Amino acid sequence: MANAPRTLFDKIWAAHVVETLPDGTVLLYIDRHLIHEVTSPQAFEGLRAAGRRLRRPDATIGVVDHNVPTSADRLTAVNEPESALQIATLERNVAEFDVPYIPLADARQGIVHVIGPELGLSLPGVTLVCGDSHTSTHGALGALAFGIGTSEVEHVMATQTLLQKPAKNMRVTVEGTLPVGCGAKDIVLAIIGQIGTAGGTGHVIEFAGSAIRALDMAGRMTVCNMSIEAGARAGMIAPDETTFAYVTGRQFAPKGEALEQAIAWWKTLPSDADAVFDKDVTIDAATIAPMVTWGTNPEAVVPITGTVPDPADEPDPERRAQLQRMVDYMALTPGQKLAGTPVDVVFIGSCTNSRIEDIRAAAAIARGRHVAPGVRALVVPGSGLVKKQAEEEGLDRILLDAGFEWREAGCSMCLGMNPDKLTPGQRCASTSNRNFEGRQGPGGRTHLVSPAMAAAAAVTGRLTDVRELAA
Ligand SMILES: CC(C)[C@H](C(=O)O)[C@@H](O)C(=O)O
Ligand code: SF4
Repeated sequence: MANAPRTLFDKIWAAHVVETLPDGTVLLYIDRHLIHEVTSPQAFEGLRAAGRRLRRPDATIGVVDHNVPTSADRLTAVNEPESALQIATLERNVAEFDVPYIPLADARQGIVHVIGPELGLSLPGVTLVCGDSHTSTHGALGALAFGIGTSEVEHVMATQTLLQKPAKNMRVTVEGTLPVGCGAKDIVLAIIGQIGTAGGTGHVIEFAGSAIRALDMAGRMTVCNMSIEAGARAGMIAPDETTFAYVTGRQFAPKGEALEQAIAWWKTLPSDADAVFDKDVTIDAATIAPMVTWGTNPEAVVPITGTVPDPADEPDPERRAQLQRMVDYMALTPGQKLAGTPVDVVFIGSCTNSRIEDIRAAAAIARGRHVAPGVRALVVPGSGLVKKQAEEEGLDRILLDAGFEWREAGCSMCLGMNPDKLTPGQRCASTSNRNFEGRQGPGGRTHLVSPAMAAAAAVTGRLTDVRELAA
């Protein structure tokens, strides 16, 4: 009998099954484990209590990103006590358990989801986990990558395996050519706007179609990063020549003959032509516009040419109340045009949009312009290596001359766990991935946008259709 057609997910899954239990739960082998300061302390504590060591410290690597300040003096300045404790705890744990670690002073330090691919730790065909929901980012390389909880972090540390129930397959196909002024962020916001924050629940989403294949690796990471915001277990994109070129030469990637052998296997991974998906969605890229969220979840999104919806138009009372709460929290008026809404802060960074391509896109808009009076605009590279490259390209000068802050790598204003926070009532155009109440600081109001749209908001002081500036 011929083998049944399989998806990319099916193939990677099957290659990592150690054992299948009678109820269908699988013991899955994990190739790569990334750890950071927020979700690892209890896991190490558990190992210590049980007298265990890591099964494969060599397959593990630690970095600090969430709590770190992004100011130039961060190696010497006194940090907030809680953050300082989490950072010191990770440093003590990696030393005690012999886990490779990238310290704050290392040029390669950065957001865990930026440095994984950048250093060649995230590869096609691997299973990769991290105690962090945006681990879906690494699926852009054609990996099965997903976030896990702290008790699972401990399980992976101890056994290099994880108990998992199989996921369903979903395919989101984006066909055609993206309009000028739009990028990967607009694609993924448009997808979430269409399928909703629960659209991917129980599924691993494979992003496919000509518009996805046309994306560079940074764009693919942006799309996969936010698959978790669509409720999916993971997001992934089939590896292709773009992927192989990206991986080649990276620090921890295979080299020479090992790379050739790896590529030969990676080429077998894309979903079979006749593979069946449990759920299939298609989007025409030509219909996508620069997107902006107006509410407090990523599904509450419209094109920048759009308006704030009127809760009164919503027949379902529960949903109506939810929309009303969003409009109130965001201090917007139903029917109001999004374009022209004044912003106080602009944040360009996070594991969604802090790679060199994102910084180039922001600098292209900032060049020869200036941040509007009264607006604070931060650019936070995703890693020390991104920062270095941007400086080699002169992007820091363009941004500094335009009045942007140019900061050190970290999660920064993506979430309120470090000194970069919104103050109550501040409105922010942000390239990050979450916009719930207080995400960027208590009382802060977040509008999720692309890097180009964020830069446009910075220089005009309001939410602006970037196509008007590019023209
Ligand atoms: C702190 C961490 C557990 C969290 C996550 O899992 O995503 C954070 O990275 C976030 O983006 O909210
Ligand atoms: S940048 Fe934001 S989304 Fe990404 S890992 Fe850090 S806090 Fe989470």
